Amino acid sequence: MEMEGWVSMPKVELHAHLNGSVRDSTLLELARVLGEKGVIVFSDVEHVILKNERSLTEVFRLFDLIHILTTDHKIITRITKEVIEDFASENVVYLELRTTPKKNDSIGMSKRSYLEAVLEGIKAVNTVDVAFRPHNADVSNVKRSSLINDTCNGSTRKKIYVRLLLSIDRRETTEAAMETVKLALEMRNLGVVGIDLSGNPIVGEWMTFFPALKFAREQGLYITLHCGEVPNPKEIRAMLDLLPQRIGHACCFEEEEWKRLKSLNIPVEICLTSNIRTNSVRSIEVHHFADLYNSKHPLVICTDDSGVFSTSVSKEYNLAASAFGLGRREIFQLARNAIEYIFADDEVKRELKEIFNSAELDQ
Ligand SMILES: CNc1ncnc2c1ncn2[C@@H]1O[C@H](COP(=O)(O)O)[C@@H](O)[C@H]1O
Ligand SMILES: [Zn+2]
Repeated sequence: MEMEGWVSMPKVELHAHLNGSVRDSTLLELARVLGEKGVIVFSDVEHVILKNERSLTEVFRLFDLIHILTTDHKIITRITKEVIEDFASENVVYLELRTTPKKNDSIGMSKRSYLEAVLEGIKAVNTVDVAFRPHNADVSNVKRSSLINDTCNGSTRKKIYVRLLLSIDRRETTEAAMETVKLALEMRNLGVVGIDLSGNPIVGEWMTFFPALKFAREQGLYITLHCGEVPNPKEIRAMLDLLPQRIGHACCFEEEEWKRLKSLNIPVEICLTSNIRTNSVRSIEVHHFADLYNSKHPLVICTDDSGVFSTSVSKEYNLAASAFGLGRREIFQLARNAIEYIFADDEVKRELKEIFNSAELDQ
């Protein structure tokens, strides 16, 4: 099937890191500005941004660079808005965006102010929209919920639900992780629904993050964990014991962990391109998607870092279809199944099902 077919299909995106999803053109623009200010050497940075093949270590070096480029409240607001618009433009109807709240004393940024800048970006999608909307009469409807964004893309109006997950970086201390969880609890009514654990998988110890994750779980926040991106059977077992509502990756699982994952029926966020690029999986032919799919294990196709890995949700669906021989009907079913694994209430799930049902009639 042509790429356009995957673009027009409604989709649910549950694993997307904000700073990993920034457009190359925006990164280059930001790098140019910092280059002119003498903060960085543009040509060095340009080369790093445009490079395509990256090891896991290089990916995390790139994130450090991206974070230098995006360290500013206004820029955080801008990239949030752009990332949501990009997902909406390819018919993502429900997006769980995740980001690591950051503190930077030198520019007066706290984890809270960072998050406020992100929330500003989510709201900005609405504002642009209202200005472009052909029928202003509908505005009150749009404003009904600040968590539903309509974006205008040419003549078509696209609705996208946006929810936020706060990431704990594996470089953080127990206290820093706890601060993030407390912020998530305070910002619950603003669209923050859960906690993610991410960052370089070879850095940090499970016991450092465990107290904060356990607290989050007890407080009723949803939990998703980057799990088994590198081999670490002990950590994988401890993670599964926490009973997270979802996990990401699940690449380096051995027999025993597989059995446990399957018996617990924990949905897996699958990021094909990311796994291949970082070498967490040797090649697409041996990717565990096939095993999970064939055993009807709950899974959802996601991008991880559409900017860093030059991918998109539609490209990931296309890749799954071609690599595993799935047709449009099977992929549509897969996309619709993901509704069950979102971190939202039954009302949202019902509305999403309606969107998928009417899209199915259009096929
Ligand atoms: C490739 N696989 C991955 N494995 C683990 N963590 C990853 C990741 N990709 C991204 N991140 C996490 O997301 C951050 C960037 O977005 P935010 O600054 O939070 O918006 C990275 O610094 C890393 O902590
Ligand atoms: Zn990830």
